[in-house]
Amino acid sequence: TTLAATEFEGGVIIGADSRTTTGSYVANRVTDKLTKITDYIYCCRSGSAADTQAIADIVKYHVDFHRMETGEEPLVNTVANIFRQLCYENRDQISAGIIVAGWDKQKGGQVYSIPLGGMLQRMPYSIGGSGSTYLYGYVDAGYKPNMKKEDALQFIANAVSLAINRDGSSGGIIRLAAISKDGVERFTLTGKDMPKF
Ligand SMILES: C#CCCCC(=O)N[C@@H](Cc1ccccc1)C(=O)N[C@@H](CC(C)C)B(O)O
Repeated sequence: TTLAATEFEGGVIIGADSRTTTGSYVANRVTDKLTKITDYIYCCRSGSAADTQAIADIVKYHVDFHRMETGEEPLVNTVANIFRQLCYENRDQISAGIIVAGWDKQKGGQVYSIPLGGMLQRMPYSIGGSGSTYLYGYVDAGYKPNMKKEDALQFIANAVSLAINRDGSSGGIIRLAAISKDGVERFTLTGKDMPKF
């Protein structure tokens, strides 16, 4: 898996490849690793497909229950902390590298990284999954604060495309999402419209 996420002037952009592997076998070439938690908060999943599905389902249950009890939408950092609590407290039994990203009225666009051990860290941009090892130089050199949406989309699409070309555990199509005060906009890039290097 390759995951990438960045803040931009209006919110956040997230991106992922679509490959699920079982050893060298591609079990799913159209996986959707960008998982909706609320209309304004998504998580990006890497590691065990089963573990990350289960964790996302539990977080979504807690969020839905809280909304039904209070009528309130959760803050991004609140949802990130529920992910962190589940990942940390089950760290010896699961394999999950998760990026939580979204928009809220209090802090605008936010990206939170929860790598394998279960730590929680807010970052202006974050990468994850096996393919991210090929991207550190690219994203550190390419990130700019307050990018325009189009530039941030290109930045994330380039990152995922570069990693897909080098990482055997990443592949398929590029899935992207833009989250802002206006909600979520999703895109997919296939074959011919993928960035070419
Ligand atoms: C056995 C079996 C099916 C395992 C499917 C399965 O979880 N594949 C994993 C790789 C993995 C991980 C841990 C144990 C085994 C196999 C996978 O493709 N993960 C991708 C993200 C998920 C969300 C789709 B990515 O991190 O590469």
